[in-house]
Amino acid sequence: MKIALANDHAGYALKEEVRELLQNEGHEVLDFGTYDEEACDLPDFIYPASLAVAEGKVDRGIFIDGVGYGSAMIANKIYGVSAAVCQDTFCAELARSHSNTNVLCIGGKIIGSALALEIVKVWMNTEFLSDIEKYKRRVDKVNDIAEKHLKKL
Ligand SMILES: O=C(CO)[C@H](O)[C@H](O)COP(=O)(O)O
Repeated sequence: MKIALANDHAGYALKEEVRELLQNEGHEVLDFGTYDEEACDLPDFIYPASLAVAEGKVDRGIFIDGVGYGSAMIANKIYGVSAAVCQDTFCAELARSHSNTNVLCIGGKIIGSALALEIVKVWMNTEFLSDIEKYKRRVDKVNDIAEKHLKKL
């Protein structure tokens, strides 16, 4: 898959590890920055990466900041993006299998890199259970809300 990575200063170190994992597993990475640990403003990097997901320039996004929720707040404002913050592998599995998210947000300051990389692996390798009616129905309802309230690109 083609994956957009984006991060702020607090997520930079973990982003580098996630990039290595993804590339080792054969994925193509598009890195939207930031590219070091100098303090920056998260929206400057998460917004363009979210647009790349929404416009189909990448298959999915993985966004990393200090705790994860700032990235998810930004990403979920964009039509076509569905982002979850995950702090464990169970959450990562359901974020794909039940909720069909296309963006994973993780906090580089709250989980160790070994767990973070497990979360990435599970999220990358779990399919949406679209043939289970209740999950499809719920995701359709979320998408209906986006249709009503988010601006289409
Ligand atoms: O976790 C975050 C947002 O969800 C940010 O990484 C965090 O707010 C950055 O804070 P600071 O500029 O004090 O390092």
